[in-house]
Amino acid sequence: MPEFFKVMSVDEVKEKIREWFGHLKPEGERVPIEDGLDRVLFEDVISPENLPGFDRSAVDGYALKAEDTFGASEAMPALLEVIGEIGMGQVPAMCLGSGQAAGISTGGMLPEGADSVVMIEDTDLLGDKTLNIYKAVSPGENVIRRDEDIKKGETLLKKGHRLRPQDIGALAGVGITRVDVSRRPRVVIISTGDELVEPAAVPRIGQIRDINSYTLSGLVQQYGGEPLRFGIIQDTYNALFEAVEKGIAEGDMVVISGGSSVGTRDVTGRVIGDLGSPGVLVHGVSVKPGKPTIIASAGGKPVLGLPGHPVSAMVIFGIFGREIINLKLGYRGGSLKVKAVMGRNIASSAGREDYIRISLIENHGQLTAIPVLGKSGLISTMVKARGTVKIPACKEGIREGEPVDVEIF
Ligand SMILES: Nc1nc2c(c(=O)[nH]1)N[C@H]1C(S)=C(S)[C@@H](COP(=O)(O)OP(=O)(O)OC[C@H]3O[C@@H](n4cnc5c(N)ncnc54)[C@H](O)[C@@H]3O)O[C@H]1N2
Ligand code: MOO
Repeated sequence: MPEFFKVMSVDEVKEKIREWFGHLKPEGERVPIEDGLDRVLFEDVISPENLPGFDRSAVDGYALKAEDTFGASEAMPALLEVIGEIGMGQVPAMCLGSGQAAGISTGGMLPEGADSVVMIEDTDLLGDKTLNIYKAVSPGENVIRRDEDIKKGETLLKKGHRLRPQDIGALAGVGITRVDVSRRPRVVIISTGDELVEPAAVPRIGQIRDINSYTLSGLVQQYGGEPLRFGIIQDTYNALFEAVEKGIAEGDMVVISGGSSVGTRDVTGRVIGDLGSPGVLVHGVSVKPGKPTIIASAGGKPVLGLPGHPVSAMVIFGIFGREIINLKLGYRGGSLKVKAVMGRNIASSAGREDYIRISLIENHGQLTAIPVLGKSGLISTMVKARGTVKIPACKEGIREGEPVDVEIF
């Protein structure tokens, strides 16, 4: 007789995950900024400096006092005296008085007395000292103020933010070369199934190559964790128990693919149940694909039993595995979604959340979501898909033409 298990909704499980694993707090580690891409900040970053730190020209031209150009036009140019040229990376030697200008390049430091820059194309130099200006500038025009980019003391980046290339550039800009990020959660990945062989092997008839170790490993990296692939573990109680026990000791979380349903050979549930209290917390979620999902806690560490079908394993890890990784990272951001219009009617059963694989077609700026049909055992459907659309448990499908949010992968 299959054991009884209460099927929970996706939202219930997510809420429970935050309750059960709320003790998984981020741990900080300091890394050079060049290794910071996609890492999650452990602390707020306060800028120690102004950027650029001095008033700087945004154009090639002449630094001057704006008031000296008031009323200047093509017909009535203002006439100024050029008193010198400012070298790049140099503090200007001169101090501008009324009626004076100094040559400046884009990025050059404004001299004392100047408050604006006129562009070179709006001027004419007569001889080497007399400057005709054909266009008035206002105070501050074509100038990047000393703290216009970043202010000293401002919160440049917030704790829980995932670093992008521009963030790393900003850190470099204010002289921060090392940054405190959350340690990557170590996620142990175990594939079970006597039918599985390594990708390099030639499967005999009846065998298949291990796909899930690789898809899951990729997802762990994408979500900011560090995968520890334990490979294929024999489908026996003892082999699996030993592997999971080792995984719990070495990782922050253990993921087991396969053997989660209630078939007679499915030892995953038993092993997880025997690994320590509180044991199995969820066995069965009202979601498609992925109903036979197991979530357990062994000594406070999450153990996730994923359905063996490759699509189910990916979708479920994307929902619950990601949630747990985010907790350990302290990551506050969400996943990337785009708006599209459903290209076809698609049915689903009420009372169950459905994740529909979707390909996207763009036509005149409008995205249309086309369901990629196929069983959850077919990895090729994920290869063809650009994302998933969620059909909530309260709906019985989505009609052609309805707006949808596509979660991109
Ligand atoms: N009588 C019923 N049978 C099944 C039901 C059901 O409700 N009643 N549910 C089906 C659904 S839905 C799923 S999902 C699977 C879940 O099965 P398990 O989690 O126990 O996984 P396995 O039986 O081990 O594997 C399922 C399938 O996936 C293949 N697999 C497993 N691991 C890998 C891997 N690492 N790489 C590639 N493919 C893998 C495995 O060979 C099986 O074909 O149960 C259904 N059955
Ligand atoms: O639940 Mo299974 O994961 O639908 O394919």
